[in-house]
Amino acid sequence: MRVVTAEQMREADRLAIEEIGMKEELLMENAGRAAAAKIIELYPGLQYAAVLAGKGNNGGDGYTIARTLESEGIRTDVYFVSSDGLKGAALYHRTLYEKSGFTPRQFDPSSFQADSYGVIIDAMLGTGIKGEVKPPFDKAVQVLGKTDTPIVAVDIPSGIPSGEEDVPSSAVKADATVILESPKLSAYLFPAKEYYGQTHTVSIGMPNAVWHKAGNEAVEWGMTETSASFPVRKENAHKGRHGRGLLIGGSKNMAGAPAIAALAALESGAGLLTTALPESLMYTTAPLVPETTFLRLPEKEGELAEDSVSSDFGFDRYDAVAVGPGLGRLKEAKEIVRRALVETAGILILDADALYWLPELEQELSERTAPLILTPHPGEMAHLAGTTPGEVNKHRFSLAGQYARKTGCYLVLKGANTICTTPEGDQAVHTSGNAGLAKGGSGDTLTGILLGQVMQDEDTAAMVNNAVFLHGHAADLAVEQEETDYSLRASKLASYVPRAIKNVQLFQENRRR
Ligand SMILES: NC(=O)C1=CN([C@@H]2O[C@H](COP(=O)(O)OP(=O)(O)OC[C@H]3O[C@@H](n4cnc5c(N)ncnc54)[C@H](O)[C@@H]3O)[C@@H](O)[C@H]2O)[C@@H](O)CC1
Ligand SMILES: [K+]
Repeated sequence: MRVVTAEQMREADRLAIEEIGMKEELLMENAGRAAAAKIIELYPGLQYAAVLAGKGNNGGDGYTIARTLESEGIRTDVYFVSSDGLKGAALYHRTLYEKSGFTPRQFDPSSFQADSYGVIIDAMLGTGIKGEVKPPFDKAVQVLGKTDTPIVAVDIPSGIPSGEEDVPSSAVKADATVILESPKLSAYLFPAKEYYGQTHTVSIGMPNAVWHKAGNEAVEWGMTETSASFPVRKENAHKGRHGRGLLIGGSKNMAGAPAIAALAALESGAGLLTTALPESLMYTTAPLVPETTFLRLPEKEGELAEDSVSSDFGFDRYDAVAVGPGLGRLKEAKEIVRRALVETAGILILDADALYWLPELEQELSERTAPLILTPHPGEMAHLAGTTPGEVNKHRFSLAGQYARKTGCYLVLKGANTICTTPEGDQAVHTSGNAGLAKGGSGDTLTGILLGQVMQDEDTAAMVNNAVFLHGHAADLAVEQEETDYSLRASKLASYVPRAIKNVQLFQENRRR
């Protein structure tokens, strides 16, 4: 699904109107009808609704929704918060509403009876908002903040910006938002996302052709996208053909991390996996992951010894290499990361402590030509980009885009709604996963899944996104089944990866039928 900026949405509207000849009134009719149908679906017994309408096109949608609800037998009052300068399609639809026998009323904060309605529809401000909510809309936002009546926002909760701009001090907090045509970036950014409530995207009949010119900022990557690119394993599969992987990590205080990642790699399709870790960790890892072979690294009391850095890793013999889970920050680790960057001929994944060293390995980073995947959480991203985690979270799309293009890496910016960016700057945002993933070790599982997945097909961008989807979907399945978002441990998460893959394959089969 396409994710857009307000400008791209406006451009799509313009192209649909000017080049294809769709009337703006028609788009608004489609928008209002689709939104009304969704509201009826969400609130099946609805009898009495209110629409709060603004003076732009979002308000225009409101009049269309009211007329449609009325024709479905749902009594609907329209309150215009402002109608100064109402024009174009919005004026047309208000007139249509009036000529259909209804009378909109002026919104009055002191007399509005929010509790008498089954649903309040927020059609005050859409993608045209700029800055803090100004009078008279501020009062209406306050009134909506006090009611228990469910609020459904049209396109975007009033006050919330479409992109990475600051969320104003007050905005409508919706129970649900019916997004028109394509989600805007803020639907995936905190704190804006919390204002949307449940989101439902409806088509307004925008012709596909306009998107070639209008472009899109990102796509939302879910089950549909994953199953479309998920490779079918050949019947004559041989373990060597499905990829050889090398995993490097582990230290005495993070002794379990390589096992978690190794399990996930094997369950995600790695054919042959070698795990390189400080020697003594082999004895605890082998019983947990009997299928991996080992490269035992010289150690001193459970930590990498000085001569570990000259080990024969054979970086050029693997289809993919992952460095990081539980690696620690000794200077030996830095040298291993440096060698991995220079010597890995296949795909290299750097995670966790391996990322810590990257700012000191700028030259190796810039000279690397084979694919590189980085998987920072916001704190690690801040370290990489020389900023703060707060700034990272505010500008997740733009910052990830800049960094990936600058360094030529595939960037997996973790956190709620993980964003994957290709070296060309193409972005995909994910909504699978839940709070159960906010636990130590879940990043190790992701690294393992990535390692297992990227060797399955040459389309690295798709494989990276599929891995992120499988990770989130596994967490969702775990929580649906015997786990909760409190209890989910990373090693358990790995055991749900097979079920996640099975779901993708079932989805694929159903689509083929
Ligand atoms: N062809 C189109 O353009 C379509 C647009 N659609 C709807 O149109 C919306 C965008 O419409 P508009 O661009 O007219 O903009 P909006 O309807 O979002 O709001 C614009 C109005 O809000 C005022 N405003 C801006 N910032 C404000 C603030 N901080 N406080 C108070 N008032 C403020 C502006 O002066 C302007 O009058 C979309 O979100 C969607 O709901 C849909 O009807 C589908 C078709
Ligand atoms: K709105």
